[in-house]
Amino acid sequence: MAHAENVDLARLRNIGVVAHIDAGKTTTTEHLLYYSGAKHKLGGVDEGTTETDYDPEEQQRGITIYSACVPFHWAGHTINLIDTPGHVDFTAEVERSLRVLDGAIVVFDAQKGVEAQSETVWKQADKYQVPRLVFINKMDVVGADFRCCLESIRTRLTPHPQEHGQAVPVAIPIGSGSSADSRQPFRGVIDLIHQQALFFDPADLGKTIHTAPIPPECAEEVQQWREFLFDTLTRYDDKDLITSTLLEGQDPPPELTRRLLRELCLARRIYPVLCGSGREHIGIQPLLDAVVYYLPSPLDRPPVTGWDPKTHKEIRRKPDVKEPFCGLVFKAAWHPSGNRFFIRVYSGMMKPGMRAYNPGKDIKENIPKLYHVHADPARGLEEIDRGPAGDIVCVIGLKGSVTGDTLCETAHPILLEPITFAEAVVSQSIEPESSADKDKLAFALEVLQLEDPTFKVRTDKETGQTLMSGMGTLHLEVKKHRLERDFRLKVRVGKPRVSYREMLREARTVTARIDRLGDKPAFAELTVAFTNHKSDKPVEVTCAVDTETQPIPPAFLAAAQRALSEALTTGELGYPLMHTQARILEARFDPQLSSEDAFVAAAIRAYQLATQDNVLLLEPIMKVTVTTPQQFLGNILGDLAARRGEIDQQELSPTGDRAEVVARVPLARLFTYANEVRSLSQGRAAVTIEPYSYEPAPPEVLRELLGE
Ligand SMILES: Nc1nc2c(ncn2[C@@H]2O[C@H](COP(=O)(O)OP(=O)(O)OP(=O)(O)O)[C@@H](O)[C@H]2O)c(=O)[nH]1
Repeated sequence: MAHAENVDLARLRNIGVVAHIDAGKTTTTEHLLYYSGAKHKLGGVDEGTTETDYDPEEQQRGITIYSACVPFHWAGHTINLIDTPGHVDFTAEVERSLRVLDGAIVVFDAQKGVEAQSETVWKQADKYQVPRLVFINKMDVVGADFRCCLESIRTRLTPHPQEHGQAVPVAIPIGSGSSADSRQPFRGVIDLIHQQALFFDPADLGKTIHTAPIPPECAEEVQQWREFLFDTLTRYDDKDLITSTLLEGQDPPPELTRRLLRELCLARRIYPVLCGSGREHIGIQPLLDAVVYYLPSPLDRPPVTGWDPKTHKEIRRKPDVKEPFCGLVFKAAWHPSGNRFFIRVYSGMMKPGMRAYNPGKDIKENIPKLYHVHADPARGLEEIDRGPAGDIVCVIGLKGSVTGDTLCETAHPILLEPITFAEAVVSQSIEPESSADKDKLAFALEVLQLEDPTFKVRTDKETGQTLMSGMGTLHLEVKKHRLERDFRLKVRVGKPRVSYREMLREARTVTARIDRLGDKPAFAELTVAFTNHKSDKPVEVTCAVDTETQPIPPAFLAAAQRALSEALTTGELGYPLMHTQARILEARFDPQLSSEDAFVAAAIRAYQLATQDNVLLLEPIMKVTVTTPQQFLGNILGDLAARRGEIDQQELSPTGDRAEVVARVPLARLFTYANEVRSLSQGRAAVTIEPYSYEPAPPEVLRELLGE
């Protein structure tokens, strides 16, 4: 068993690697693991032998579907690395990783610069205030351009440095492109702080680094970038770590430069930029050093905030083992020998044998053992004897907790902000080929829902069909394959359809009173305010009744809240409501006649009163980004207009030969879009589609749905 007595939180880094699909996250991750010694053999995405892409489906598709947490060591530090997918259909994986990470590496393709999903993940990282390193990968490809890539980061991600921070290189490339197309191919990097060139020996896959003086042809460029680096740093050097030294015309000591950079990176004023090539094994060790130098330890992060489940007062917990324990379940994974739950510990200490309280569900969970997990199942679980604040641990077999739930000490309850996930936009009917497999399919769908909060299963009220819904057609296809592969189920699926939503037309406050249940007297009374809100959470059910001052059994209110949540996800027209908040303002009970059932009935009645003739149908609108050679632009624009698309942005590349169009288009008009873009552009345009918003559907959509 691994002992964690001497865990030095300052030497822990919980980091993730995020990017647009295919920018090279998995390749970069593989190199991080290889150089740190966590892996003895370098895996390749193209051969399907990587550590983090262990799922056969991922290996087949060469994409990362399930984020995996892999611990490794570098320069006396422990790094918990979470690999996350770039494909927008797996956005839940990115969202939940960013919620529990302390720092991130954002990988960019040196030739393509900022792409649609790099923008999305950058914004997600902004939302969780995650300090970041920028890694400009693929410096070896034809057309790789370090300056252009940085410029696209500046214009698209950080247009106002005061507000957004600034990407500032600490390492620059020596050459760019491959030897076939360039007289100065990419062959190494220059460390701007130590002013030396680093070359990575191809004979041992880049493990051995040779240092050398700066090549004369790079001297001028190094000078320019150093000026940029120090100009930016001195602007924020309140403690005069380096400014006086620079004014005296001397080079500041590297340790002080790094210290200042670290402070500014933690404050998200600066995003240190490095570069390299995963494929050519160049530039990865400096990236590892930068993780240690610049990214935060759990101690550098602000205290986590939550609220008291009874008094609703705000509570803050520091990342300190002396504080009471609290943690967040951020991932659940099915396993034949017991489901695995990954928990980010925010304060206090988890210990084997403890009982943890889940205040959201008002249940207790047994924690018999704690583990660290390696991504590759063959390497298995490593039992640990404690999980201190800051760590990420795995527990097997939680009974009632799911992703997004808080666990804490019973005596010190706290509810942390749950993780919010984007709404599922596509649904498909699913049934077993053989009716004998009905129960087996129900079980398997239950498991898939446990693992993936953006995958939902429900029964269509009218047809009785089982409908699965998710973030896109690829998302649902992957689930179907998992049913076939892991559960040996043969299933039939229907055509993909749009997942509509409902919303209240106007706010209503209602009072619902129950006097009878069947033919028996009963009592429950609830006053509930139903309002529209624009937060990320689709529906929010809260309670303003303070059970410490008002003697009403909390179980009654909890039952009413659960019933309200359930009703809100069923909807009036058969689609879940969104942007809706239900707040229980008042509750009255009778010691003899009240029961949980009576409060459930009152909650359902309140919901009916609030939604009667008061709902709007919403349809999902997608953000479509098309990059096309200029000559096909007319075709693309005409076609988007025919799909009810609204063009938000239209830009030509600096060379004028390519154009990028960003439009908002109803999902209902997009099911075959990727194929059609191919035929409109002779296969030369690229398209990404990601959820943008839900908007009121035009009347004809509603008429069609109601079969009028
Ligand atoms: N030329 C070149 N190719 C690279 C480099 N890094 C990765 N690739 C290739 O780019 C493709 C995508 O790499 P991945 O590492 O799977 O990218 P990813 O970002 O993890 O992709 P997803 O997991 O699907 O989001 C693969 O074919 C890699 O071999 C690089 O530095 N240079």
